[in-house]
Amino acid sequence: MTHQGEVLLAVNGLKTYFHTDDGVVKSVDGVTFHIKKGETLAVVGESGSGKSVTSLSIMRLIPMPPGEIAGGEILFNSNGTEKDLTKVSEAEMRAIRGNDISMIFQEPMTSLNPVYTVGDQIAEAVMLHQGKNAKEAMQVAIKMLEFVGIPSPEKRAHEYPHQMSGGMRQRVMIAMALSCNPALLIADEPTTALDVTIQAQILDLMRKLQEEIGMSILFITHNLGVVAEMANRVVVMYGGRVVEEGDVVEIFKAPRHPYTMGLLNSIPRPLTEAELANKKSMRLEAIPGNVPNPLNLPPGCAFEPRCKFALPACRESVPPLEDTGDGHMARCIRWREFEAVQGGHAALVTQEVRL
Ligand SMILES: Nc1ncnc2c1ncn2[C@@H]1O[C@H](COP(=O)(O)OP(=O)(O)OP(=O)(O)O)[C@@H](O)[C@H]1O
Repeated sequence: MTHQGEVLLAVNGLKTYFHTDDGVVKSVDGVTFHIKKGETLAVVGESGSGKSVTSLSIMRLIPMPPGEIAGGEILFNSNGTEKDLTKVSEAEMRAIRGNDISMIFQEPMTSLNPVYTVGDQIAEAVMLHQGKNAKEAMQVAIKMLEFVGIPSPEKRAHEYPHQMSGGMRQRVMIAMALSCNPALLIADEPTTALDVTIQAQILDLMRKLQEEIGMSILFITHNLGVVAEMANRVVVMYGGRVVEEGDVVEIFKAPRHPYTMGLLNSIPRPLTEAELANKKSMRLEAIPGNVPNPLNLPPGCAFEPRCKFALPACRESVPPLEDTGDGHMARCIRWREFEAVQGGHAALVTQEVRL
């Protein structure tokens, strides 16, 4: 695969397992991807596909036990020095977490402390990681609140999280995450809990801040609409494995994995004039079935039980992740056939591929 631009983070063959009473849950099973400097990589997949466990593994926030990094490496390029985050000491990891890699979550209240004002919380992070005194840190906090578009930042800095709306709290969390100028921001479903107009504002803000700061973003989402808005490249996960990876435009135009095709077909789109004239309503094609039980993954392709293109061979062994050209990768033995039905995802998924 060609890497244009410098690689900031390379996850190679990562395996994160949980040892439970019922057996070993292979939440992340041999995941490989990389993020270049300044780019946004989206990791997409249904609930349970292993997205959050992947991001928590990068942050080394997996509870151990029951969790375990059972294999692979997470190479992070910190100011020219490559470090394997699965191996660095806890003290070094704490320093990386505050300074080089920040994370924002779906629910700001899980990261914000209800008993401190938002200004104090950002200032605290700045003091801890940048060695500034309380007064200087509060100035940085106010500047950051302004930076993320909070009106009257001097006044709002003295408010508590509960005095703010969900959208404002999400802005505060972004301000806190960016206050130390991270090289990588991990955003785990940061807008899912917000209503759509606020969601659009937050996505817009993140894009703008990224342009100004030049950081890389790892954007975790189950929403391909958000992927199209935000990302340069996308990794599609299913059952703890990468099933497709590539440039966003390329994957939207010509997906090579039936799971990606199903996800794409579940995005609502405006009706065409002809459809409106025929009073046709939009029909979204849901992917039948559910994500597999991670304790009991099928021996072959994990998507096979839900796949309308499945062949007997798909049940035999896990298909390899193959390069389909231009760094686009797919884990499907039939990817070559899907090339023939290129031309937009909606057309693709409503056509049966003929052998
Ligand atoms: N502490 C844990 N103990 C046991 N299993 C776990 C633990 N944490 C996660 N898992 C399992 O790992 C799998 C992947 O979970 P993960 O949270 O990464 O999925 P996800 O794709 O992020 O889903 P969501 O969108 O719902 O967050 C799931 O089957 C989950 O049950």
